[in-house]
Amino acid sequence: MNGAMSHPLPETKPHIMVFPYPAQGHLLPLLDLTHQLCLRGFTVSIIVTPKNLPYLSSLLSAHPSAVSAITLPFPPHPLIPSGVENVKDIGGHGNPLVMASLRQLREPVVRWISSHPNPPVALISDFFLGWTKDLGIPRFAFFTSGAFLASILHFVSDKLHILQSTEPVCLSDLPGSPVFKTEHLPSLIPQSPSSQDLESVKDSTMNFSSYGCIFNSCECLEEEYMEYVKQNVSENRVYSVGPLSSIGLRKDDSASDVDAKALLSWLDGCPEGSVLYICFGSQKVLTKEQCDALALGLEKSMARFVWVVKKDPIPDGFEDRVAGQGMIVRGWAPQVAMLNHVAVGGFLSHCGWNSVLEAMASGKMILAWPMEADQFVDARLLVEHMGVAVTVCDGGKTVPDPHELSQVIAETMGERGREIRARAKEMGQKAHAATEPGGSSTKDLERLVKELSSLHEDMILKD
Ligand SMILES: O=c1ccn([C@@H]2O[C@H](COP(=O)(O)OP(=O)(O)O[C@H]3O[C@H](CO)[C@@H](O)[C@H](O)[C@H]3O)[C@@H](O)[C@H]2O)c(=O)[nH]1
Repeated sequence: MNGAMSHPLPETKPHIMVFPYPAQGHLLPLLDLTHQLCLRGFTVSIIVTPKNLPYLSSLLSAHPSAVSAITLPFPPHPLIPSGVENVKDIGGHGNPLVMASLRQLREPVVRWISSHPNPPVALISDFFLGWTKDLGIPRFAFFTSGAFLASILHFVSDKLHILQSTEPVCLSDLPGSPVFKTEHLPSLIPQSPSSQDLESVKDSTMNFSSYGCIFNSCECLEEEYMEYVKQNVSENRVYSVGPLSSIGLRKDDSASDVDAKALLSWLDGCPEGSVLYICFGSQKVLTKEQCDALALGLEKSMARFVWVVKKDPIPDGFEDRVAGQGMIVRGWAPQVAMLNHVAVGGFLSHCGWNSVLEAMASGKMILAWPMEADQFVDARLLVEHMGVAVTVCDGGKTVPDPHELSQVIAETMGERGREIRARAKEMGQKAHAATEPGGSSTKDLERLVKELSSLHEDMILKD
């Protein structure tokens, strides 16, 4: 155990343990939930590894006496480069490796729990950490993807043989019996499983059988799949508490490392709904061919845009050519603030679940380019079920046709996109209402708080 750990927690307040998965799309929403629990009087111990500790700084400064970090060394793995402790530094293909590595934390975590004078009454851990179900305290699985995705994982987990077929798979048990190409099923479901992948599948089966399941989602986005989940999780302990970005710590987007003021003031000068915001999450880097095609498509579309990049190779001279039309932003953009800006009319996205929720919460339509993981499932929900998105490209290695791309961008950002934008706005109002007082997510959050408090009371009575 590390010297940074301490046990300063008062005896009277309910104490819970939080174990996030080290990827930005997983870590940030769980910290947003933790913030809400601290506001309701809980004390929280959060498990992190040293390189992920800085991401806790806003939470630690917002709740200095309620939150403490349990900093454990990142267990080494032969295929993870030394110093890498977060999926953003290795890419989505690194997930099975990081999951395997973190399984080695079982002993130190169990030791920490059993040696604590006021041990946590419950654990809230990411759905990528299914093995934490058996640490000796009630575990709530925290899903950073939606109920549609969780339903698919649940349905397929004991039928991996159906994936061997090259034919599309019909998920017959699920509402609407959706049909998916096997390559569009969540990457957590391996097509030709290695033993490591099978461990991940085993982990994932531990989620629905945990004490409870918490979703960063809300009823209005995927009611029928939420219902399916409830039917398959014991005792109706399913809590849909999102979109957490609307009630989280990042409202001011202080983690942004770009010149947010300059960016927002550029947006201030653009007409309402005229700007396409482009960002592919925290893990994906486009290839040169993909960047060339997207750049050309944007230029020809004449649409205003803000394109957020990490290490993506932007074509030489592009920024000069589009000066006035668009901006390239390098680094960590204040995404939530940008999506909420009135000048932004659409979001070209890979359909990572957080981006989906943030777009819905701000009432913005999506131009979908799903690439991997749950993104094809998320895009299906947006395009076919909600009608708030159009697909513009498909696949992590696909290079879009720049001419077709420019046409779809020009059309959807223009007159032809009017209906989709109206539906997205309507969905935005519903998603926003969910986290307001009396909204479905607020009620579920209160129900969760009640459940955690009763676990605390049970523990006091036992002592
Ligand atoms: O410059 C940036 C880039 C990202 N973000 C934020 O980072 C998060 C990114 O999350 P998401 O949109 O879900 O994308 P990924 O980082 O790719 O997330 C991974 O994890 C998600 C949750 O499980 C999955 O849905 C995705 O498919 C998977 O790739 C969002 O909150 C964004 O607002 C920023 O604030 N600024």
